[in-house]
Amino acid sequence: MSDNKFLSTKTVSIVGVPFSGGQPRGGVEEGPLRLVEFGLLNQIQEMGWKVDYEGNNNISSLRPNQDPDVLNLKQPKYVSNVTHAVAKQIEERARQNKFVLTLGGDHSVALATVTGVFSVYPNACLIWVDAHADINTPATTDSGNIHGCPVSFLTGIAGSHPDFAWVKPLLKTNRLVYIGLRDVDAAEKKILRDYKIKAFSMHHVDRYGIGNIVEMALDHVNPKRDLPIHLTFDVDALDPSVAPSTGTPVRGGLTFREGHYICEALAETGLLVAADIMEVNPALESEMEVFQTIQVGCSLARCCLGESLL
Ligand SMILES: NC(=[NH2+])NCCC[C@H](N)C(=O)O
Ligand SMILES: [Mn+2]
Ligand SMILES: [Mn+2]
Repeated sequence: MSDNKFLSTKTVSIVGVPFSGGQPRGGVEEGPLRLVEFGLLNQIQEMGWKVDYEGNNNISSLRPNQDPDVLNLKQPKYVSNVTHAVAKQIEERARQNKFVLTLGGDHSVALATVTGVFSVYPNACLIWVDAHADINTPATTDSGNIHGCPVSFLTGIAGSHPDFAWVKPLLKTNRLVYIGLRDVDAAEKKILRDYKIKAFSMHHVDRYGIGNIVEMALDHVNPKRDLPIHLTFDVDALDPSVAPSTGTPVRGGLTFREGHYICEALAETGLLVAADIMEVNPALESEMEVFQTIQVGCSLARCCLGESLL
């Protein structure tokens, strides 16, 4: 049926989350549809997967009339309403033993993907590929943008916030590993140190090479190679020359191959149960650069599903 140790069916549930409320730049809500229009569903079907797709086109109906900042966070009620609803949807799809592929949307949507996936696979591990650590708390965030904070809620580091009481600390800090970091706020660095969270920055990628980095990352979160894996891939982990159309680009990122290698190596384990492709913003940069970013988003997704394995 499937080479995946946790999935009995070779079915992918693609969940589009056209949401930009976790950060200020419009356009990232167009990411999912553009990836789908590019042909992603057919591409994945042609690889032999059954595919179902839910586009979540009613998200703006979850916007409250009033949504003042609470404890420094911007639009907390909107982000909470959307991610809570999507978390239930993702949990349901994962429980049906489907691979869940989530298309963002900004990275606040990881509140939904991680909650949904870890509700079904409590012993899963999370590989967070990003230029940023997204682990600010309401107390440490400078921007107030919730896409910079999801990890602090998912791990319980954030403490309580009235709008996010539904987010349970399902993610243990020793089941989390970062790859690609290069723009981490001072307060986030302190959190990473204090909680001994494993993080491989671009400096480590340069030093050890991406092949070793993925092995070292898995040795940390999945030493026996027997636990389910969730990959959340912020396309700004890639160098801006590879994925230019994203809201917070940072120079010095992963090459095209390094990004794809991560997805391929995780697919190869047969343990990957969910993947997120986040922060594609088709409203930024030129038409050519948008095309390039959409194309790379699609190929990362296909590699997560085993495209490049022989
Ligand atoms: N998902 C992202 N692109 N996050 C960028 C976060 C940037 C910054 N650390 C902040 O808290 O606002
Ligand atoms: Mn991110
Ligand atoms: Mn990022």
